[in-house]
Amino acid sequence: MTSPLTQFRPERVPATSLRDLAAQLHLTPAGDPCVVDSPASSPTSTPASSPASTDVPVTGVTVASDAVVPGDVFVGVPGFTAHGARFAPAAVAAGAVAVVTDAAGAALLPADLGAPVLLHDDPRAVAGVLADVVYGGPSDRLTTVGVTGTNGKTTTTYFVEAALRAGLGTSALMGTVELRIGDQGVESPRTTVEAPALHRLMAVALERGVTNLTTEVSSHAIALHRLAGVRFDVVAFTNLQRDHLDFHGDMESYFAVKASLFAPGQAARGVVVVDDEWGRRLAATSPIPVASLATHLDAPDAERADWRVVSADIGLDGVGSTFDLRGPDGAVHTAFSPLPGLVNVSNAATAIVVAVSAGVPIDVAIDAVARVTAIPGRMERVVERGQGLALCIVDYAHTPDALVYALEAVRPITPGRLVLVLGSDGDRDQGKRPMLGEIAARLADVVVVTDENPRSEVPGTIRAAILDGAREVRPDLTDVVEIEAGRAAALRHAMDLTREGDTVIVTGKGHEPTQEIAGVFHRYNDRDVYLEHARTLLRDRA
Ligand SMILES: CC(=O)N[C@H]1[C@@H](OP(=O)(O)OP(=O)(O)OC[C@H]2O[C@@H](n3ccc(=O)[nH]c3=O)[C@H](O)[C@@H]2O)O[C@H](CO)[C@@H](O)[C@@H]1O[C@H](C)C(=O)N[C@@H](C)C(=O)N[C@H](CCC(=O)O)C(=O)O
Ligand SMILES: Nc1ncnc2c1ncn2[C@@H]1O[C@H](COP(=O)(O)OP(=O)(O)OP(=O)(O)O)[C@@H](O)[C@H]1O
Repeated sequence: MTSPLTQFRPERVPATSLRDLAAQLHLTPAGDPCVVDSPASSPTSTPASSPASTDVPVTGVTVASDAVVPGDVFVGVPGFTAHGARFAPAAVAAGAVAVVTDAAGAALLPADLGAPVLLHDDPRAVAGVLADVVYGGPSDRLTTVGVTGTNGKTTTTYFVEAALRAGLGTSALMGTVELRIGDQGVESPRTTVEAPALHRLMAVALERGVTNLTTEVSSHAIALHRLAGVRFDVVAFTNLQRDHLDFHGDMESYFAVKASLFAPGQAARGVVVVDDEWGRRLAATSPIPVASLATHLDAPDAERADWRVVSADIGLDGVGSTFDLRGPDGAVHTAFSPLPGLVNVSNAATAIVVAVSAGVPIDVAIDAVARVTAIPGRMERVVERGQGLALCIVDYAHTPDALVYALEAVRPITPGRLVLVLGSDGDRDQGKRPMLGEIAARLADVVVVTDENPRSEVPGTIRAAILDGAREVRPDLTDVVEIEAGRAAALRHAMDLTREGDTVIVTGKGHEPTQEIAGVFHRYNDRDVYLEHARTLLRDRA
């Protein structure tokens, strides 16, 4: 499937000579023993193609053969499932003018590839650096912000983007929900795109008069070098909570990956939320200058933070919260989070401090954040309370901590019963499933257990693990319902149970436009189901 990303290609890229690129990035022509300067780069075979020393003009970089346009260098990376070099013939057929890969990749290339081959020990790492050079160092010509952390990235980036747009002009935003340049947005293939795509998007942004870019930075992206060659003005860390242990192994490794974003050459300065021990560690050890921010009123050592939320009124109308933020100079600024719950006070405060660090006047940042309207799938109010209908919210919480925060945010705005619909992802961290079930049974009044993205797993097995957790709190599963007929049926069931004073919250999928079941992506969105069933209920009750 061709990614929506392919729509974004810069129109004018001055050609860079392949020979210059090779010299600058220490790429060694395959099969030319005279110029091999790194032992690990030694080719095991000599893919004969056009001579390795051939010079060609390069106008693009990609790691995906189906995204190649004429003039690109195709980087064949060693993947988890295949070596990208296997797709070099397809890339060359599509117009790739050269291939960069490692020795193992070179060994896979056919003799008649028809394009020069250059070697590097770590093709993933060099792909971004290549793209930075070929696309003219776009991150240096934009004000760039990267936001990392387990939870709050999407929300915080929307807040930051609003503040940068207000203070610095036309903006670009990249993350889990969308890729947006100025007014043009497309569905995002992932939280952080591949490095060449990121540099390419920045080059397009510059052509369109954009002055600033805010991107979410996932831990996968850092580990897989998707930020290579990007020099951020400001990076931010929101928090670290249990997630992605299937990929990182343990929390220490997960933290080390996140912390590596805070490195000279990668970012000039940082903003670190010090509410959890991980943030405090990062602030204490960061090799780049950071501003610390305490957003929980009772965070240890909060008074030592550079910035601090000193009071917060979470508001009971379910819309947002007013809070006071004290800056390093002691001045206290009153600000507003337009989304409910204390976590969004944290996200709004982070965004304000990030924007200030990026050069936006604080009053402009505060005003812009206060005006942000709904963020898709983040505490999104889809059906308002009234006409006999409950308040219906979609939220992306899919980690234990996020689920606690989401339920705690919704409880005060729920005069009646709090009904939670949840599942958990297949082929991902299995340990969190009973934890989610336990939290659900402890903090919601009614729990409807359903499917999220079962992927290759048997859906009933995932639900059973959630129910096991729920049993720890409610041994006889009182008011805990398992719905086997699919997520839409579960949502409808939850809405059928409710009255006007109740709240339904469905967690886990947020904005996602598809549901992945047994390798097939079905079009599905929680929001659409809510709206359709609300119409049915209103009609039936009329
Ligand atoms: C675990 C992970 O991150 N995997 C990434 C990894 O895949 P891989 O190594 O398995 O790739 P592969 O299929 O072996 O292919 C190797 C190379 O051949 C290329 N190829 C492959 C097939 C083809 O026809 N032509 C072609 O050129 C691929 O583009 C790739 O460069 O390298 C690929 C590109 O180089 C990524 O697309 C892929 O992300 C996959 C799609 C993915 O789902 N990643 C998720 C886990 C992810 O990154 N998630 C985070 C957010 C996490 C969160 O916070 O929830 C994100 O940033 O989105
Ligand atoms: N600062 C925060 N701390 C803890 N939980 C949060 C925070 N902000 C949001 N959440 C919860 O986490 C969920 C995900 O929020 P958001 O999408 O902003 O984070 P994210 O980091 O982008 O997540 P992901 O990487 O999974 O896309 C929200 O729906 C909310 O329930």
